This record gives sequence, structure tokens and C-alpha cells, in this order.
Amino acid sequence: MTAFSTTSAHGSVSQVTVVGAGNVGSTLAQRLLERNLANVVVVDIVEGRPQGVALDLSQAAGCEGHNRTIVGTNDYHDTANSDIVVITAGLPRRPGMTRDDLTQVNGKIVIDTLRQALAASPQASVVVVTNPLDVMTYLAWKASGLPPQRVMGMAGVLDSARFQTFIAWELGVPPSDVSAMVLGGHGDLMVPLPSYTTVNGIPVAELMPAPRLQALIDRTRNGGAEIVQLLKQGGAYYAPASSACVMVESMLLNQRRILPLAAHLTGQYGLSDLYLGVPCRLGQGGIEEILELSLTPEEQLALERSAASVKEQIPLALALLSS
Ligand SMILES: NC(=O)c1ccc[n+]([C@@H]2O[C@H](COP(=O)([O-])OP(=O)(O)OC[C@H]3O[C@@H](n4cnc5c(N)ncnc54)[C@H](O)[C@@H]3O)[C@@H](O)[C@H]2O)c1
Ligand SMILES: O=C(O)C[C@H](O)C(=O)O
Repeated sequence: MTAFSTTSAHGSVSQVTVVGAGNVGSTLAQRLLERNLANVVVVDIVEGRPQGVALDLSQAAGCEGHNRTIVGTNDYHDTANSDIVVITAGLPRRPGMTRDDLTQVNGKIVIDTLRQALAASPQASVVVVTNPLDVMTYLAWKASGLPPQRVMGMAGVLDSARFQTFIAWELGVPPSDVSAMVLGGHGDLMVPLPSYTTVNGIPVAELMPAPRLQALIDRTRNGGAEIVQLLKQGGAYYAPASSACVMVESMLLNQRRILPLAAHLTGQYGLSDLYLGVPCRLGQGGIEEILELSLTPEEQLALERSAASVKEQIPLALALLSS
């Protein structure tokens, strides 16, 4: 069991609200508890679901040796004074759908749940997980009225973890030896960056032929859809929960890690007025810094294409704010 203890700004044990007690939300709650990172309140619209998840996870505490608590509720009052709110509420896609097909239905859920969660925890930072990720994060930022440093989206950590895994399998090395970087929107046009991907410092392009590397890039771009196809109902949740947990941990422990995540751009990479996956330093107050990597002309073009496809969806999402 980890020995550290996380405390919030007000001196008590940190608290995380997880909105949505479905696959991603309940697995994230499990990760947070079992790493002893925070007390968790999980909230969902379905009566009984968050309560059942909380009871089940509570009964694992002795076996897992953690001393954090979890409450399951349908009432946002029970989530009061959380340090971080993670939004996982919303529909996952089905085989054949794109993430963008979820904009209308999930946009309404994100606005509604975020407003209720922030009314109870106005000091919280927000991590959005719900798809389509970059557009939902932008919508959450607009709906919240919070500074952009406190609203971010989880996808780059997941996409990079997938790239890391595929490279590790290809080369027969442990995943922990691979450091991978994927930028851009969390869609088919995401931008895996071999030039910033290494195996213990060795650029990945030196370790495999170009066509193999391209196949791993393509598999990474298709990583979510591959699992949606396999599961038939719903999408990935173990690696997404781990990825969200990494972001929450970096904030709660003020690790100030540099992680790819969806951040609000105001001219970085020549892009503005959207949320897109870029490397950020993540600490207690949220996003402390957006790092601007030097990209090749091809990488820059790929990032711009990815940004354009995210931007296309923004008006549709913003219309939900006034409906
Ligand atoms: N960003 C990423 O990388 C990433 C990764 C995995 C999943 N996702 C997305 O996360 C979302 C959740 O995925 P999942 O697999 O957990 O789905 P799920 O269906 O298992 O869980 C979703 C939960 O949201 C709840 N919910 C729906 N409307 C609600 C509301 N108004 N208030 C409170 N709760 C509400 C549902 O009752 C359900 O329990 C999906 O949109 C999915 O596409 C994103
Ligand atoms: O692919 C999905 O619909 C879920 C998620 O975005 C993922 O990448 O696993």
C-alpha cells in the first residue's frame, strides 16, 4: 500500500467527485481509492447505481488495504467541497459510430452535470472524459465560467499509452521503457509523434522499419474503435480510467508532470479558440504551462488538420448552451 497521504488546500483528505458511475467512472473511483489518493464521491442519474458501486468498492477496502472512503449518490449536495471533478457521464459510442456522433446527447449531459457539480464545489478543477472529448471540454469550459487552467480534457495520456503499448509489443520491451507522445484531437486525426517517442532515449524510428512504425501509428489512431468493435457494447474503460487517474494524481500530489491533455489554446501552435491535446505541466492549480514543441512541417500540418476537425463541431456544441 502507498504510504503517502493527499490533503486538500483546506487541510483535510482530498476529495474527488466522479460524475458518472458507469464503466469509466467506477473504474476511476477504484483506481483513486486503491492508490490511496483521495476520498471519492460518485454521482449518477440512475438511482442505485452509484450507491451500489460505492458499497461494493467500500467492501474491497480491507482486502486492498486502503483507508479512503467512497460515497455513492444521486444528489450533488453530497459532492460538496471536492478538489477535483471528473466528468465521465454520457453515452459511449457503439460500433460504426464516430465520437462526434455523441455531440448533441453528451453535450446536454456535460452542461447539466458540470453546473451541478461546480455549484457544490466551486473551487474544483475539472477533468472531462466524456466524448467527443475536445469539444466536450471546450463546452465544459464555456459552461463553467472557470479560468481555462482549471478545465482540461483526458485523451492524450490514453492515446500515448496505447502508442507506448503497441511499440513495447513490437520491440519486446517493457512498456515502461517506452516514452510516447500523441498530440491533437481525440479522433481519427490524432497526431502520434514518432519524433518525440523514444525507448530509453533511443528514437523509435531507429528501432523499426518505417512501415512497421506507420502500422503502429494507424493502430493508435484506431485504438478506441478497435475496443468498441471487440466489446460490442460500450468502449474502453480500464486504460481510460488509469489515464484520468494519472492526471488527477499529478494535481493532487502537485507532481507537476508534463502530460499531453486537452487544453485551451490561445495561439500556441498557431491555433486558438479551441481545446486540443498538447503537452502541459499539470500541478495543484491545474494547467501551469502549455509547452510548444518544435514540429516538422508535416507534423504541424497534421495538428492543424486535427484542430480543424475539432473546430467543425464547436458551433453544434455551443448551440446547446442557449437551448
Ligand atoms: N476521453 C477518453 O479518452 C474516453 C475514454 C473512454 C470513454 N470515454 C467516454 O466517456 C463516457 C463514459 O463512458 P463509459 O464507458 O463509462 O459509459 P457508461 O455507459 O458505462 O457510463 C456512463 C454513465 O453516465 C451516466 N449518466 C448518463 N447521463 C447522466 C446524467 N445526466 N447525470 C449523471 N450521470 C449520467 C450513466 O447512467 C452511466 O452510468 C463516454 O462518452 C465515452 O465515450 C472517453
Ligand atoms: O473510442 C471510444 O469511443 C472511447 C474512447 O474515446 C477511447 O478512445 O477508448
